[in-house]
Parts: sequence; structure tokens; C-alpha cells
Amino acid sequence: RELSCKEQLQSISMEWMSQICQYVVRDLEKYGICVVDNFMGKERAEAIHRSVVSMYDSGVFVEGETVSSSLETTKKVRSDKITWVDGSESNCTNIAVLISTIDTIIMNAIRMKGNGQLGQRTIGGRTKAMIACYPGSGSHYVKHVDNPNRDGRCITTTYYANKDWDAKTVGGLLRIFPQGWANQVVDIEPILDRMVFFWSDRRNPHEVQPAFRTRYAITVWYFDAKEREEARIRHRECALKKNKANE
Ligand SMILES: O=C(O)CCC(=O)Nc1cc2ccccc2cn1
Ligand SMILES: [Mn+2]
Repeated sequence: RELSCKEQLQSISMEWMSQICQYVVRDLEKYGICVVDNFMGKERAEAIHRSVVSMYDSGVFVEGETVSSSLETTKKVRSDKITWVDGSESNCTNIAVLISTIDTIIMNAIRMKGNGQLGQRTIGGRTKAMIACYPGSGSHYVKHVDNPNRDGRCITTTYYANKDWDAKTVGGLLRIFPQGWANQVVDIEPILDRMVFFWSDRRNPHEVQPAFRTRYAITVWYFDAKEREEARIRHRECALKKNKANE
């Protein structure tokens, strides 16, 4: 019988967990970026790869929105296809284990800090998991900031599910331009079972370079409780203003 999500989680040793949390806390606070390899282990990583491939083949992915740079030309700023899952969907048990593992790491990283904060942030909630597929043939994502205007998202966590990826031949690098590092860039190959954590705000502009092979990534964003609440209030106020204007 397939182990339940809970049983699978328990099998992940607590020792490993606390090791990873230390890296995440240290690297996020020091560099704003943390890369962890062999995050789920080879067997589970390959199962996640199979799950996202079969989901993609089943046609549930939709176009990532294209932001028109001006009226006449709707320049394609991104060409990924996405689908959102919470892990309860069919064929998503492994993704549910991935999401729970990231949750545990983030929550324990905060507990480790003692003051209940990670980088002066109090984490309060997260998005569902966004599975993105770059269908190859040069698909990319132009340089952007995930959260430029305080929408509440504070940590971006992206997991890569690409077998035998070789960026020298098929591109697809995640390139981060960390603010305050002069003109240094951080190039991250989207290899199988690699997990990346980085601050979602203007500290980490990043791009996905053109990929010439199908490229899968699973992203979960964690909210800063205070910033999220403030964003909700601003959102409600501007909705009220709009209603008043329409009356
Ligand atoms: O796949 C990677 O290496 C990262 C790709 C990436 O930056 N994806 C992404 C996807 C997004 C989708 C909606 C809104 C904001 C978004 C910001 N970033
Ligand atoms: Mn992004």
C-alpha cells in the first residue's frame, strides 16, 4: 500500500531536517538566497518528475499571463504554462509531500531563530503550489521581481523536477541579480531535486533564460503575516473606493 503523506514525512529524518533549516536560515539572512540539492531524495524526485509530466500531458496547464508592454505589441514576457495544486489532486501525493516538507523547513527555520522571525519576517501562510512548464524551443521569463509592491509574499521557494538537465546545451538557467552584490549574478541550473529559497522582494530580481527542452518548476510563496494583512486592507480600501466611484 502506498505510504500516506504523513507516514512519508515521518520517514524523513529529523536530523536531515534540522541541517537543512540551518542552511536556509544562514543563507537567507546572509545572501538572501539558499540552494539545497537532493532535497527530496532521488526516488521521490523521480516520482515528482513523473507526476508533473503526466499532469502536463493531461492538458491541465494553462498559459502564464502575458503582460502587454504597450497596446500594439503584446510582447511575450513569459512563455511558461502553469497549473496550481494543493497536493490533494489525483497523482499529486508526491507533490503533497514536497509541499509539507517545504512547510516544515520554513516553520522550523523560524522556530530555530527563536524570535519567531526569519529575516525580521513573521511567516503567516502561503500560496498553493504553482507548477510551471517551459515547453522548450526558447521559452523563457524576462527579468522581474516576484513581489515589487508589498503584496505580502516574502519567500519564494522553487523546486526543480528536470531529469539530466544540462544548461550548457539546453539553457533554462534561473539567473538572479541580487541587489547590493554590485554586478554579481547567481546562475542556478534547474536540475532534478534542487530546491531554491530566496526573498521575493526587490532584493532578488531574476529571469529564466531561454530553455530548449521542457523545463518543470514547482513554486510556493510564503507570506509575511503583517505585509499580507496590510495588502488585504489596501486591497479592500481600493475596492470600496471603486464601488463608491461606480455608484
Ligand atoms: O522557474 C524558475 O526558475 C523561476 C521562474 C519564475 O520566476 N516564475 C515566476 C512565476 C510567476 C507567476 C505569477 C506571478 C509572478 C511570478 C513570478 N515568477
Ligand atoms: Mn519569479
